[in-house]
Amino acid sequence: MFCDTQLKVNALPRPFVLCGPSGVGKSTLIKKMMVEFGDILEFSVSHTTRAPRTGEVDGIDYFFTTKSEMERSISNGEFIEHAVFSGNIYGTSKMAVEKVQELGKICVLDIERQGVMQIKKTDLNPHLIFIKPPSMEELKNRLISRGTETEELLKKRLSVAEEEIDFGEIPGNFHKIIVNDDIHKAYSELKEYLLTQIQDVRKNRAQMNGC
Ligand SMILES: Nc1ncnc2c1ncn2[C@@H]1O[C@H](COP(=O)(O)OP(=O)(O)OP(=O)(O)O)[C@@H](O)[C@H]1O
Repeated sequence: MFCDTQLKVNALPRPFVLCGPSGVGKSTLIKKMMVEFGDILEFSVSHTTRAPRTGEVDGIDYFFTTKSEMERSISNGEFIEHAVFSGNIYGTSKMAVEKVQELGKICVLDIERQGVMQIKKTDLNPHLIFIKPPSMEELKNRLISRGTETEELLKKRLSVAEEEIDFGEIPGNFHKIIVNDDIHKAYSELKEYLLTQIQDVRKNRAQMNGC
């Protein structure tokens, strides 16, 4: 039987990246994916420079690190994306994605344009999916009805959204573009794309269990 480590290396599940403007429905789609395929999909653990809160476990809730260490890793290109909130740095590292792959799971990432550019430079070979709104008007309505945005933030999000859609439509930037008009239709398109990958992971797991 073919049971060497090469099989494991070749079979590392490819990460699954969702990108699209704020309010387009990425979290909604990811939640549905997690409910249906929770045994195969996993989020990566983020790094943070903030102190752990009571009960938080390093490597489970976050990878807790220092500002200098995180800045060094960021400048070494070890992070797919990072951002500063309330003076603390948060980010997704390549290592965190690899940890999910090593568990034989598909790492699901919801990242912005910069993150997409960055992950493309790695050897993670992700599936890149762009979620597009049916129209700017509908995107605006969703953001308003979600009730999470101030007037100013709404304007900012919508102007960035136009640039993000342009980026999403550039040939070669994504493997698939899904228009989230009807959520059930969008999810079934996403699922159809994901299923081939899930079947491969299941097949590989069965093979590994036989080793
Ligand atoms: N196809 C759809 N039709 C109508 N409403 C939708 C659809 N998909 C998502 N929504 C709603 O639109 C709002 C925004 O969705 P969601 O929060 O999933 O967006 P997001 O892309 O994850 O945004 P962010 O990047 O800001 O986190 C939510 O209130 C959600 O219920």
